[in-house]
Amino acid sequence: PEDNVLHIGGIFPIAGEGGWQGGQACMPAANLALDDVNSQKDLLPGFTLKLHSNDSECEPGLGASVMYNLLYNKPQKLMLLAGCSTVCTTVAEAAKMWNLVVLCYGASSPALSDRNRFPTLFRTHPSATVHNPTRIKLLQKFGWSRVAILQQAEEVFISTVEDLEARCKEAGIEIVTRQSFLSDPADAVRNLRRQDARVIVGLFYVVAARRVLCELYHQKLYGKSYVWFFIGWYEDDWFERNLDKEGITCTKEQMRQAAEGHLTTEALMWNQNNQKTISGMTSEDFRQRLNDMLKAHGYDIDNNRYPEGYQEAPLAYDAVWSVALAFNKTMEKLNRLGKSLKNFTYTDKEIADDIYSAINSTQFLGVSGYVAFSSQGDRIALTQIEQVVGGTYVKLGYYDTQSDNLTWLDKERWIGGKAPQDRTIVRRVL
Ligand SMILES: CC1(C)CO[C@@H](CC(=O)O)CN1
Repeated sequence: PEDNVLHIGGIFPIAGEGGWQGGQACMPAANLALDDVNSQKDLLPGFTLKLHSNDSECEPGLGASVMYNLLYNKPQKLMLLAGCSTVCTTVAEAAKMWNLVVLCYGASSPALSDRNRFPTLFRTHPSATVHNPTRIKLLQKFGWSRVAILQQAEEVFISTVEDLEARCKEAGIEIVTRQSFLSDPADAVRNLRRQDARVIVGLFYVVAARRVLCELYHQKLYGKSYVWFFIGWYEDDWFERNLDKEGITCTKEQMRQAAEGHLTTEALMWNQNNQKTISGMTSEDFRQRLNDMLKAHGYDIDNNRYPEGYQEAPLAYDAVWSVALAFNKTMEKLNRLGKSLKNFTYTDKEIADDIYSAINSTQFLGVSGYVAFSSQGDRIALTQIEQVVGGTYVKLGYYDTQSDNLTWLDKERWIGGKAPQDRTIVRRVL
């Protein structure tokens, strides 16, 4: 019967070109989670969770119209799932007017960490600033106290750099220069050379990263005297791909030379150990089930033809579990008051507050790792550090910001046999 269904809205970036079409893997992952939470008899006793979804194409305007259609068409929704930073910004800013919690599984923009603008937003996707404590930890580990920044002029990188600058100041690390570029990095790289930058943090999307790497090759800003920090969520062979298509003038060999030795940081999105998570699966069990589902959708997984958003699929799966666990807590509380989630309407601030506080205190081991939210609704996550050694990425370690615990595997290799210096050492001959 219709009356024992709990309805939620889902806005997924599927089609379209601009931005991140991660809904391609995240929507199937969310549907997997719906099957799983609905087969747990004790989770939403007497109720079934139902997801009503539509495609935002990662376009904020289309995302807004999808949201309005979800809200102005029966049945009444209890909360919204969304992906893409631009869409989450629009949806989360508006959703408070309908007293709806918004859970974003695919939004990395630091601007979303703002309880004034987004009072009901939670994210299972960590903010891009999650890399920064790890970068500071690595600078301190190798004794680098003089660092430069090269960034693409995009909102997500601008706000990430602001957070990084604040943390460098706190840690007594000098930022010798901060260079930014729109699409051609040549001048910015030249300025790095002029300032004798040796340890450089690079923040750009993968297409810009290929341009930067070829520029480093031409301007010789790579090799044993330099260390670069790049973002770790590009494809593993990103520096050898699309060179002709994107007009990169360097050969694969030159790109490999320029890339050798660079470090990367990224948020962990797949639980690393073989522990059974709240769903009873390990993250590898989840990977198998997701792969089977994606093959059934026509993706040639066995030949590495993955849909976009595969990396973030655990975040969407765990987002649905977060909702189910929060509803479970809310139902228990409402039952004690003789009320039900079924009574929720878009003007019911009390039940909205109950759902908010239930999700705010939700913590569990998910396939994406330990799920917990900060006071601003941000995902608390581990980060992973890698280095390109012999042309492929090698895991160097993991960092837990909360406990300031760096797990280091001693796998790093330096071209000159030891870590580069952060400045030119002038030796006075006495
Ligand atoms: C790690 C990445 C690729 C960062 O961008 C996210 C999309 C967005 O923030 O719009 C998805 N995950």
